[in-house]
Amino acid sequence: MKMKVEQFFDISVPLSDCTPVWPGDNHFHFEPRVQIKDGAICNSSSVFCTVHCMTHADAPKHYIDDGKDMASVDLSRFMGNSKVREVITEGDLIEEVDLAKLDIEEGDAILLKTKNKGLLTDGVFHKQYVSIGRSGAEYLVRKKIRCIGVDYVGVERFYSKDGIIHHTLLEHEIGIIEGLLLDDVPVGDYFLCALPLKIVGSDGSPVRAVLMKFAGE
Ligand SMILES: Nc1ccccc1C(=O)C[C@H](N)C(=O)O
Repeated sequence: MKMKVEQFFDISVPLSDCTPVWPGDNHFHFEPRVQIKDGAICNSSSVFCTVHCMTHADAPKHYIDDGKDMASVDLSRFMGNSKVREVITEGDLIEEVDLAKLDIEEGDAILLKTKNKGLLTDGVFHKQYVSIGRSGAEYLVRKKIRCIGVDYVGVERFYSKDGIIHHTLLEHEIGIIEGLLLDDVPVGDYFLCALPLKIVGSDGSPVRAVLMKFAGE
């Protein structure tokens, strides 16, 4: 099978020591170790960071102690056909009434563009952002989607005390991808690839998320 990529979007936020992270988490730190300028035959660097830095996936283990870790998640949740859709909310929560206006079907990977536009790239962590509300999460479970992607680093509001949105989604093993840079991506259908690293025991992983459209689609 020959597939020609006609459109390609890198929807990942750059990672550097300046990248904002969830308050209390470890910052991203990149450290060149072995270096050619010091006489070594190559450059080799290390990174240290929260697994929830910027564009990343959540494993069930993020909120469910005996849930699947990143090495065991079903990868089909993080790649394949996906729908980029815009959702206009009055407040900061995406509820069932908002999602019911979209063409959401069983097995979908839904990536939501919201009022969060611009928040991922201005260099600060925002505690106020648009995220999924309780009826919204329950609707997505009823619809049996396979993945939800959001355009800020929280699928759930910052001030949540019970993690109910994560629990609702992760108990049904719905893939969660957060921090998707959708600002310049037109609403449409795309092939998504946002694979997490196979980190044993991990509750999350940074992903390199891309969207593609193939010729003839
Ligand atoms: N790192 C954390 C530490 C404490 C509490 C939450 C987080 C989160 O990562 C929440 C998140 N970004 C999420 O919505 O999945």
